[in-house]
Amino acid sequence: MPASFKQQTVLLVGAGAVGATIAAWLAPKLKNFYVLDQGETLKAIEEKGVSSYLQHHKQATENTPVKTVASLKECPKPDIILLCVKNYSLDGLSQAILDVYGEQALKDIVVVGLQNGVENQQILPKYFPKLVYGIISFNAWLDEPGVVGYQAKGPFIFGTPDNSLQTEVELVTSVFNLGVEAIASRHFQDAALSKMIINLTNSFTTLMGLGYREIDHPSLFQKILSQLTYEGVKIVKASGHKECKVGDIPSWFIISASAKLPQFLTRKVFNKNVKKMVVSSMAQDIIQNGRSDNELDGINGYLLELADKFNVEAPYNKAIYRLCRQAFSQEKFEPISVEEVWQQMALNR
Ligand SMILES: NC(=O)C1=CN([C@@H]2O[C@H](COP(=O)(O)OP(=O)(O)OC[C@H]3O[C@@H](n4cnc5c(N)ncnc54)[C@H](OP(=O)(O)O)[C@@H]3O)[C@@H](O)[C@H]2O)C=CC1
Ligand SMILES: CC(C)(CO)C(=O)C(=O)O
Repeated sequence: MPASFKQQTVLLVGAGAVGATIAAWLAPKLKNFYVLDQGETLKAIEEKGVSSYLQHHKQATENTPVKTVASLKECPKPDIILLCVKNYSLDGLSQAILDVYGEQALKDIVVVGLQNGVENQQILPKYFPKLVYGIISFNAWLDEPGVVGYQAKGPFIFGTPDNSLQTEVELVTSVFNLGVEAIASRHFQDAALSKMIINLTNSFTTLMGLGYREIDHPSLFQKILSQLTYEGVKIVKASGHKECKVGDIPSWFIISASAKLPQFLTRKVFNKNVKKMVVSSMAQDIIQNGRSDNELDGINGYLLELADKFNVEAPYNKAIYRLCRQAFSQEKFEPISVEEVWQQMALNR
């Protein structure tokens, strides 16, 4: 274990929403902290650093100077590489890292996958021997390149699916704890799947444009969102995973109550939880950036496969998944009303 966590050379790749928050929190604590991104994002951070603010506190935006590199070769050899890109960028990026450092050097570099879902566990082991995974429990969004808002300052949860590499898990957790709350978990897979249940909502809230248009039908909105997550709880439970606390995401008890009890009893708690959500990472891809790349298959597709495998009925998730697949692949995506989603779900069930 190194004498001081502050001496670690850390390279963060991908200073989008999540990466920019990490840069803002860790760069001031580590002498050798470097950020690699591309295009406008790299230029903005190189010139102006990262500006970050807590939700509802934009007036208290903080600016953090950050060292940038334009290529992997420019960076001094890192002890830790933080991969803060979406799952769909992982293969290309990992191959580039392998090409530059080579297999031998990568035996000494701890690579950290910070993605939603567990698709990264299929991709990253093809390239890296020393892998740690991280769960992000808060929402973060970019107002413009290098300017990031966040719903909460952490926590991050680190671990490995089989509890291997505990020294590396502790190292990464300690480095993060220099600037933001981080937890090393021995129940990483339970935590990752617990978090994925909440990510099931990304699809629907993108389809109906939460944050971009009014919620035209609050009770249908609550019904769909509650059923999506309740089905998620049933799927994850049936697959043998246990509930794990991830930041302040709703408990399985609250999720189940919201799906089963009359809305007049649950609306207050439901609305409080919805208010925490600003723009999901999926909506940032599809609506904010007009991309067709997305994490729908890695999240909704993955949990629906588990549902089939363990014979759990998931009609809401099946319908939303089909609708989103169709809608997100259109050349120009436009969110539709909740009522329209509901009508189309009836046709897709
Ligand atoms: N945003 C959020 O609130 C949350 C996100 N997550 C998860 O965290 C992960 C990261 O999400 P997020 O921060 O939103 O993603 P973003 O898309 O905002 O950021 C990714 C950044 O990486 C850059 N990038 C991609 N490939 C490369 C490459 N080869 N070299 C250099 N830079 C590259 C992208 O550039 P370009 O845009 O040019 O491709 C972009 O700037 C995802 O798995 C997401 O699901 C989890 C919880 C919350
Ligand atoms: C913030 C949150 C929890 C929303 O589902 C998320 O993980 C995301 O945006 O991807």
